[in-house]
Amino acid sequence: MPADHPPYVIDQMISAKSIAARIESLAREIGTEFAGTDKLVVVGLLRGSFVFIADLVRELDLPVEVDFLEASSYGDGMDSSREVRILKDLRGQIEGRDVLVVEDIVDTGHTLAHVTKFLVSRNPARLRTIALLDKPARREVDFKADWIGFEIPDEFVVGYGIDYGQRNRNLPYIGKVRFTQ
Ligand SMILES: O=P(O)(O)OC[C@H]1O[C@H](OP(=O)(O)OP(=O)(O)O)[C@H](O)[C@@H]1O
Ligand SMILES: Nc1nc2[nH]cnc2c(=O)[nH]1
Repeated sequence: MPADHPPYVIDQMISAKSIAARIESLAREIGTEFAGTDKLVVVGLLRGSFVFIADLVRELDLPVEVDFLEASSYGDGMDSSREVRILKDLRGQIEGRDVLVVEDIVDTGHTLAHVTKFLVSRNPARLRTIALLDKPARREVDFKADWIGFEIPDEFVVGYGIDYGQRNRNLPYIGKVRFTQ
């Protein structure tokens, strides 16, 4: 059941067209990094990355496997609990494999810092991270993704997989939440 929220509107921040263009360019860079590998596992962090990973893997001209991990720290609100929990583990093994972790947004950094540590302990051959959005002004732990789609200011954003109270994940663009009362 969605939580109760004060009334708000969503102002578009990044269009679907800009996202698609940026993903094309990121996919080229990732293709160069992983050229020649036949053991790449692309790991999407549920739930927020499900749209991004779907578009990204379709731009990758590489043999890839896709797996998912669910980590959660925000619940239905607007602030991180800072306590990252792994709610669903990978289906496959990553020892000795190349791994690309796909995230929707880096904010405090707790989620990706925790998840990369968790995955590195399984001894992948190489682990890289990509996030569509980065809010460096909000960082609380030292974490830098290998690729970032867009750096954004400290605004609460939704759309393209990202929710507010589990809604708005289906918007094709990134928008910022503006409360009207
Ligand atoms: O850098 P951080 O401050 O840790 O924040 C980033 C994380 O917060 C959101 O996840 P959320 O816990 O809301 O789960 P969801 O992906 O299922 O929406 C988002 O999808 C990132 O995973
Ligand atoms: N929905 C949403 N979740 C987040 N988690 C971390 N930052 C954000 C954000 O701006 N919007």
